Amino acid sequence: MMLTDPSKKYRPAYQRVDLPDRTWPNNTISKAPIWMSTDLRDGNQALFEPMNAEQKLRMFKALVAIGFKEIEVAFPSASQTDFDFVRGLIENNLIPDDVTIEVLTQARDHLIERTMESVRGAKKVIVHVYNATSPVFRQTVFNLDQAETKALAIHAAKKIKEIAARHPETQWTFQYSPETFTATELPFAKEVCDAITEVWEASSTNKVILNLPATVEVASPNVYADQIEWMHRNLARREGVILSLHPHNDRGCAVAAAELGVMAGADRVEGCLFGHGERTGNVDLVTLALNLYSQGISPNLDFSDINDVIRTVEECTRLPVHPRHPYAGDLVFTAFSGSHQDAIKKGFSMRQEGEFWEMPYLPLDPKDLGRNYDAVIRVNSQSGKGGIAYLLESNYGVVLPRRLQIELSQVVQVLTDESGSEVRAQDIWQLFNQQYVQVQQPYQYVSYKPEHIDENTEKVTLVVEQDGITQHWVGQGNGPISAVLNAFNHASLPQIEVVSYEERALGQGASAKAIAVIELVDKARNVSTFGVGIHDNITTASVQAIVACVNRLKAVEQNRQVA
Ligand SMILES: CC(=O)SCCNC(=O)CCNC(=O)[C@H](O)C(C)(C)COP(=O)(O)OP(=O)(O)OC[C@H]1O[C@@H](n2cnc3c(N)ncnc32)[C@H](O)[C@@H]1OP(=O)(O)O
Ligand SMILES: CC(C)C(=O)C(=O)O
Ligand SMILES: [Mg+2]
Repeated sequence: MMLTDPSKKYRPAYQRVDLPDRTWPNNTISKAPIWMSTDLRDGNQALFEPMNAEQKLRMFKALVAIGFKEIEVAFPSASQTDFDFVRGLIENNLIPDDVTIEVLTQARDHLIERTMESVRGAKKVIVHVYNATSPVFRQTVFNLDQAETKALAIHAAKKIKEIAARHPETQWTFQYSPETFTATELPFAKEVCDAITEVWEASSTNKVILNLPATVEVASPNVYADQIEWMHRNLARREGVILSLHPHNDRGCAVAAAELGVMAGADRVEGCLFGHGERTGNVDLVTLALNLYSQGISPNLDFSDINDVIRTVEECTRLPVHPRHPYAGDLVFTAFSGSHQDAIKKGFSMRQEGEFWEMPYLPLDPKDLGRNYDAVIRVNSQSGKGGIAYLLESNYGVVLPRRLQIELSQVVQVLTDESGSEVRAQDIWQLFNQQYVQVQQPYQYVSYKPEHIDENTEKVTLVVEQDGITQHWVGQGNGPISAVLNAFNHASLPQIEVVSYEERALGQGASAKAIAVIELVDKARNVSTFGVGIHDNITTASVQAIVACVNRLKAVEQNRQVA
């Protein structure tokens, strides 16, 4: 039996755009477009359960708070809920003066009438009418030819104009969408749009919105950009047109399509928060806005408390925001892998307040979205010393010397490999204490007594317990550290020497403690390791660090003997 290739069932659903002198690739976006949120319409029509009145109102208020000035609030002829919602907004005076509500209708008389009825008494309204114009829709859905399709749109445009004229108390803006624009022949899309702007008498003082939807995304975003630039250049009455984009995300390129469409001459973008909407969704306005933000361009939308926006959207739509959603997901500012953590840690330590945000792996400062740095670095088996050191530093104020970071990361790695899961900062802190601070075998620190002999000589009596027996060891040196080492040398490890020593404050103010980190080498056995002491008193911390370190050297020696 011959296998057929399923891909042969398909062919491109758009027509080639002949635009060799396209200009959009050389353009950059220098300001935010006009935003229109269709969360309450396109977003709402694509939910398992459309929002109820309370949820719609909550979402409306959230959109207003974010800063949207144009909000498509309903498809009023679709349901009593939608109709009543629009009435409620108007009658309860809930629409701020600088916000224009928008309503959508099919190009059918009775639906237009019901839609116009729903907005009676509103101060400012965008009435949005659509009909599909592409060949497949003309043939399959409407059974109309091009002339009839155009006539349907003109009829609806006239009807809307006529009803609006009877209500001069409302400031009207008219919007037309040739639905399935991206699959429509461009000359025909222009013909219909031009006919509509003629009916609505579009001019620089009477702007009409022409919205060119990628109802289904059928091509790569450069094709959409070509289509938009072609319309932008060829539309009649362009000065009277607000050119609008409405990308969907079927190919996963809606954000790119919107950005290239704006570069190609569009003035306005319609979409939804977090990309809600039919099928794969409308273009995600959060990503678009924050993409601008990260280029130094204000989007004029406020996402400074992104968690609150997420909560509202999740509760109203009952759909979760994905943890990897650009800018908003729980994991998008988190680095697990070692080299990323290393780079971020270095970035944070070099960064001065007031400088440009040029941070490895973090395109945006989480603080600008109301998040803190807690989630930036998380540790699992993919992590390295940088992440571990970062967690200790940011959570416990402990700055470790580089070689100790390397040592500790090997200890943590054993833990993460064994468990296969994430370790939290407190787990690492506990492990660090067990391995480097509370090391009490074979010698358990009890006390030390310093005695000043002369300017260059300190004497110390170190008291330790070994196998239940208290030992008093005396040593001398030019300071407490060398005196304690000398005491040990008398006891059992004649060749230990200091490789490095660091002391720092841990915490601030009266409750600050001292942390001493010492690296000792046992020359006879050619091993070195670290020990750490933490105490209110810095000398005690140093002595405890030496005892811990000697114990660790002993452990290494024993392990070698066993091996
Ligand atoms: C791409 C988009 O997102 S467009 C917006 C889509 N959103 C919605 O549809 C949500 C709200 N819609 C609804 O609730 C319903 O469709 C209603 C209440 C508006 C209308 O319902 P109904 O009248 O029962 O019919 P239905 O929606 O099935 O409409 C199909 C008819 O309308 C015609 N039609 C569909 N769209 C349009 C349009 N934009 N303009 C004119 N006629 C249209 C179809 O050709 C079909 O006609 P036919 O019955 O003669 O074959
Ligand atoms: C109504 C139109 C603009 C629409 O939602 C679409 O084409 O996707
Ligand atoms: Mg849509």
